[in-house]
Amino acid sequence: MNLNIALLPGDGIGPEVLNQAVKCLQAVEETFNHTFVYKEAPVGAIAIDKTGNPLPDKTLQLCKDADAVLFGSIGDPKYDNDPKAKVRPEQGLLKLRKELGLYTNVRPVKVFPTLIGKSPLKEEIISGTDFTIYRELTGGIYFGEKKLNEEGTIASDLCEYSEKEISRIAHLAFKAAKNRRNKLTLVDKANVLESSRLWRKVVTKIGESYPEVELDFLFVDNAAMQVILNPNQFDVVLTENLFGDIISDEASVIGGSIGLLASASIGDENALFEPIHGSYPQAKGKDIANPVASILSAAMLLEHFQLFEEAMAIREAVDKALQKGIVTPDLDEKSNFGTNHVGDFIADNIVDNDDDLNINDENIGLGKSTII
Ligand SMILES: NC(=O)C1=CN([C@@H]2O[C@H](COP(=O)(O)OP(=O)(O)OC[C@H]3O[C@@H](n4cnc5c(N)ncnc54)[C@H](O)[C@@H]3O)[C@@H](O)[C@H]2O)C=CC1
Ligand SMILES: CC(C)CC(=O)C(=O)O
Ligand SMILES: [Mg+2]
Repeated sequence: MNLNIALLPGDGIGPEVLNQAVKCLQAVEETFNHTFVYKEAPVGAIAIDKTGNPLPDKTLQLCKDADAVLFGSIGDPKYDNDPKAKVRPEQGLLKLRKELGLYTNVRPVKVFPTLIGKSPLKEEIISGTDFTIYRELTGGIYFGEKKLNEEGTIASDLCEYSEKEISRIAHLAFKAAKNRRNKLTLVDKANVLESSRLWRKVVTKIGESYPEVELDFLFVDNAAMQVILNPNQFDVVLTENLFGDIISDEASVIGGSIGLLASASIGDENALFEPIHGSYPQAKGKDIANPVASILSAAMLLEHFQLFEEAMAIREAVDKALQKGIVTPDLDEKSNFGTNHVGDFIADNIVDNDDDLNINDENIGLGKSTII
C-alpha cells in the first residue's frame, strides 16, 4: 500500500517519540513491502517561534493532503507560564482537530500482562482490563466562547453541544461496543449540566437502534473513582471532550505509565494518530521518554488502513520489548534503556508472523471492531 503520512513532531518529547514511531513504520514498509511517504511540518510552540502561528497554513494544508497525520505533542512552559501570551501551542492542536473534523478520539486502555506489577493498583483489580474511551474531540468547553472581563477578574468558558455533535460519535461508540462486549457507559454530569442532559437524551434515543448493547450511565465524579476501583466493569466509555481528556489520563495509571497509551482521532475525511500524553517538557532531549504510546499510535494508523498484520507485528515487537525489560525509566526506575534504544529494539523486532493474527482478542487498539 502507498500512504502519504504527515509528521507533526511538535514540542518537548514530541520529536523524540515520533522518531521511534517512524522507525517502526519504516520497518513495516520493509517487512511487508509497502511505500509510505513522510512529510514533516511544524506545529505548537516551535511553529509559534518560527512563524508566530501555532498551526501555520502550510502545516494545515499538508495534513489535509495527507492520508493520515502522525502527531507528537505540543506545549512549552514558556507559553504555559505566561498568562499574557497572545498565542498558545494548544491552539494549534485544537484548530487542527477542528479543521480536520476529527470529532472522535479513540483511546484504548489495556493492561500488558508483563507490566501488571508496574501499576500502583492491585493485580486483582487491573488483571484483564480492556476498555476503550470514545472521547468527543471537536466540541464542548475546549471550543466554546471564552470571556475575560476588562479587570481580569471574571472568566468563563462555554460548554456547548448540539444533537448532531453527540449523535455522530455515539453511533461510532455503539458500533464499537457491538463488536466488543456489548456494553456502553456514557460518562456525564447530567445531575448538574444541561449539556450532559442533552447527551443522555440523544444517546438513550440512539441506543434504541442498538438493542444488543447494554447502555448505562455514570456521573463523571463517580466514573473517576470507578475507573481505578473496578476498571473491568467497562467496555466502551463514551464521553464529552473535557471528561474524556481527564478520565483517560487517569486510566493510564492502570497500565503503569501514560507513556503507553495511544490514540486515534477520526473524522469523516481525515485521521490523526497521537499518544495521549503531552510534551513532558522536563524530559525533552534526555532520551528518557517512553516511545511506546507513539509507536502504538502508529499501529492504530495501520489498522485504520486495514493493515492488521502490520499493526500486529508492531504490537508483538512492543510485547517482546516489555517482556525482555527493554523499557524506559517510567516503567523501571533502574532501567538504563533510553527512548532511542527502546525504539530501535521494537523496530528491529518487527517481523511478518501472519499466522498468529487474532484481531478480536489481542489488539489493544482499534482492531477490526472500530475501523470506520
Ligand atoms: N496532545 C498534546 O500534545 C498534549 C499536550 N499537552 C501539553 O504538554 C505540556 C506538559 O503538560 P503536562 O500536564 O505536564 O502533561 P504531560 O502528559 O506532558 O506529562 C505529565 C507527566 O506524565 C508523564 N509522561 C508523559 N509522557 C510520558 C512519556 N512519553 N514517557 C514517560 N512519562 C511520560 C511524566 O511523568 C510527566 O511529568 C503542556 O504544555 C500541555 O499543555 C498536554 C496534554 C496533551
Ligand atoms: C493539550 C490539549 C489541547 C488536549 C489534551 O490534553 C489532550 O488531547 O489530551
Ligand atoms: Mg490530555
